[in-house]
Amino acid sequence: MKAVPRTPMRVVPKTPRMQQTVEKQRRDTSDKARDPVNVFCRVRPLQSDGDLTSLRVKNSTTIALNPQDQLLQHHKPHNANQREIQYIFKHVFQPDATQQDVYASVAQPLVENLLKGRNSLLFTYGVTGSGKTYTMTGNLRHRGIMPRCLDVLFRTISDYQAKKFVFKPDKLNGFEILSEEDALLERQHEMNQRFAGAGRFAFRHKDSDPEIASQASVEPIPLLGLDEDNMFSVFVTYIEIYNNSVYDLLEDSGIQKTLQSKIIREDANRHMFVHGVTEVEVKTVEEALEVFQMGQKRKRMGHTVLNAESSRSHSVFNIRLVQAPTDSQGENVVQDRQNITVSQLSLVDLAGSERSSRTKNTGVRLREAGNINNSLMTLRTCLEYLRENQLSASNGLAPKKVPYRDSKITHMFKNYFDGEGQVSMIVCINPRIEDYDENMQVMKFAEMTQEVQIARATPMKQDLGLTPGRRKANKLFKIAINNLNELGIPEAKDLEVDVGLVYSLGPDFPAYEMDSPEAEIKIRELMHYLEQRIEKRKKLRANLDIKCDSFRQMLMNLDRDNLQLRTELASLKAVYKQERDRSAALEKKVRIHESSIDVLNNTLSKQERQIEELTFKLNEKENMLTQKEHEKEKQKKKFSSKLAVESDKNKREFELKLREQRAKLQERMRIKDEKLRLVSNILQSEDLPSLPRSQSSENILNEKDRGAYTVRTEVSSVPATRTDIYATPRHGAAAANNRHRRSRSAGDKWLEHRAANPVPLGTIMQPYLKNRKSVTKLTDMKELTAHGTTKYCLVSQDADTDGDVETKLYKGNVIPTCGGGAQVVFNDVECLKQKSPVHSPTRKRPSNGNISALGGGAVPSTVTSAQDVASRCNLGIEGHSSKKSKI
Ligand SMILES: Nc1ncnc2c1ncn2[C@@H]1O[C@H](COP(=O)(O)OP(=O)(O)OP(=O)(O)O)[C@@H](O)[C@H]1O
Repeated sequence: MKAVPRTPMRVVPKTPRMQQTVEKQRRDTSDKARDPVNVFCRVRPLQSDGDLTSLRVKNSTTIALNPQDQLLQHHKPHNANQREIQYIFKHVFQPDATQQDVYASVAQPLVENLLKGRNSLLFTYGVTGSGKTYTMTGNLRHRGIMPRCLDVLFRTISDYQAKKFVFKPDKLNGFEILSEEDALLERQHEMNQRFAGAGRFAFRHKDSDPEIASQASVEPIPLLGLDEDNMFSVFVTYIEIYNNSVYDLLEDSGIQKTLQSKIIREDANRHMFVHGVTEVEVKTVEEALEVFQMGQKRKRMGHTVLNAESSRSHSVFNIRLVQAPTDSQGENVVQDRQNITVSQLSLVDLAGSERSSRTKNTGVRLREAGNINNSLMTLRTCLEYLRENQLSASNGLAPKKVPYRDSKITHMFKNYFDGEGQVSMIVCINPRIEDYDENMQVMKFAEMTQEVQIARATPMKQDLGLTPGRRKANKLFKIAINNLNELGIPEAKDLEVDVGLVYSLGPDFPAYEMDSPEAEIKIRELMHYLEQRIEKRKKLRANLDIKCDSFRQMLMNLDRDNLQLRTELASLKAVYKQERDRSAALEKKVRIHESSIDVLNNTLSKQERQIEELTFKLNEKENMLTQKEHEKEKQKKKFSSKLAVESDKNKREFELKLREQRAKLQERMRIKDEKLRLVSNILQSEDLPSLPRSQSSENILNEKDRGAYTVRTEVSSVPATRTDIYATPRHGAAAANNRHRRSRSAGDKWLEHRAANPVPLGTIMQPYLKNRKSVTKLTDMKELTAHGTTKYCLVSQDADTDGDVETKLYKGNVIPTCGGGAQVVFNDVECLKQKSPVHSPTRKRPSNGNISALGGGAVPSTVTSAQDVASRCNLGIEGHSSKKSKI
């Protein structure tokens, strides 16, 4: 056989996580118990009695292959064992073995696995015409493995099937559970489609197809070991692998069209599946076979389009059993997809393995043969590698990578070899001598396959803690209800399922079978209890009716009251509405007022803030003002003290200057007197004619010698009321100065207030007070106001130790007061000083006419004659216009 190059495979680098998963899976599977692939051999009968054979069945497990076997048997029996090759199988089916024999030995354990939730793979392998399809499918009279599996399966689960569409494929190789309502809707939809003729699988009655009817006619025995508390559904898929492409034979793509190839994917449980494959739920074996026949038709049509032969492809018919536990009443499936168990039985009819050289294939046929051989070679390689890996694992060697992906058929069943399940193979042998070489190859492959170990499937775990036998109890209960209904008790239909009542029937429940006499007895007991329950229910219902009547009456009363209350409520509602409107209006007003209050408050707060600011500023200003006042006071005090100091200073300076001036004047006067004395001496010595001037000088000297008084009068007065003072020598003529008139107002009446003993001055110069009255003592204030007195003059005299007398005249206006009294406002002071003639130094006036004024007052500036000088020497008048003091 010519080796066909393998299809190049894309190597995908494994991520660490993938590597870990693979490792874990390998560890998991390596830890599990393993079973070898069960390899059976079926030898088909020879087509004719004249055919030569190269094969001999030695016993139920061994066959011997020898190309000249028949010849040797006839001619050289003694050398028969020398060239004979023996092959041992799990079981060898003789040519006369029936289909039932094959099914019972090979397939029935796989169906049992299916019911227990385990996956199984069965494939037939052999050369073309060796009976693979006959074994797997069979014909009208001789049903093959597939219809028998379906038959047994449906017969076993017939009473435990879920309603259609309770389980629904999720398109990812899993299933979901629909609620009863959704499932009902789906059923109705399907029924509508069936009536409309649009349904893809509008199953007919089994009698309508004689072929199917004949296949389903035999009644097999149901299997045991089923979990009776589960609900079951069966789904089938039918796939063909042709030229290494996967086609869905149940796809609704129109049989005239070319079938679309599908891809193989891995689901969440690392099981391989054909993505988007059509899964058809079947409820009977007839439906399943009908689906199969439709797939077969599509296969034939497809092959016509493709110009292919049916035997040139691999056919895979999958039976998928979905089961899930029922609820506590055994009525419905528990709505949790986690509890779903899906098991699969894959029945694979491989294409015939043959050498192209022998069949003389060309063109399309050659390509077909190449692909077939390629896929079968890959299958062989995979199994070889698996065997080697399993052997090397025990020796601690690294495993080889198994090339599952090199072929669709190996890729599809990868999880069987890598994962867990049970794998069985039937090697079909055509014993004719022409097939010797191919049979040899098949035998070698079979021998090698037997050495491959497959991990045993783990038992199904679906223990939800619910009571076992609940579905049986449910069923018993329903039987009892049906019986009662048939006995003419229609109330039984209204009874709800109560499995607790069934459990209470006896401790041996649910050990007995449904059809057993014990079950019959229990059903009768159950009927009895249910009758009692119905009777009791009738009584209770009658009681309930009475109570209902009274309750109805009460309701009517309540309704009446209610009506009344409603009316009241309506009126109250109207009032309420009005009040609510009013309240809303008031609230609106309140809101408006509140907003205006807010505005006012804001304004007020602003104003207050302004007031505070202004108050603060005012305080600041006041503080500043106070400070300035203080400073001003301080300045004032400072200025006053400075002024006082300055005035004192000025006064002292003035007095100092005055004394200096006086000293200077006296010095001058002394010098002048000296000069005058010299002049006088000169005049006396030279006998000059008498000049009035000399007389005057003499008089002056005489006067001086006599020690006449020199009167110096200082006048301090207010300029407006200046009084003329006249000072004359005691023996000289009195001189009057009109400038010094005492009073300009001839109408004033003076009150002169003088001392009781005045110092006698001996001068004629007296104060001039016209119209005066003199008093020494002012006893009564009436004296001031009486006689129309308008002026007042207080005269005081002081004499110092040198004998100088100072006379002061204090003058003022008399002003009557409103209380009848009088007040004096002093406005003038005159001061008269008279030097003592004893102690006062003699004053001599200069004789020349350049006599300057003494003091700051206005004095005559020029003396033209000696007489004037002499006379003036005796009289000095000095006036001061500056104010000396004020009382
Ligand atoms: N055990 C058997 N008993 C009686 N008839 C058999 C048996 N095996 C095969 N045949 C008959 O042999 C013929 C060829 O068988 P079948 O089509 O099953 O071969 P095959 O291996 O499927 O061929 P291919 O590989 O071409 O599909 C059929 O007519 C079938 O009835």
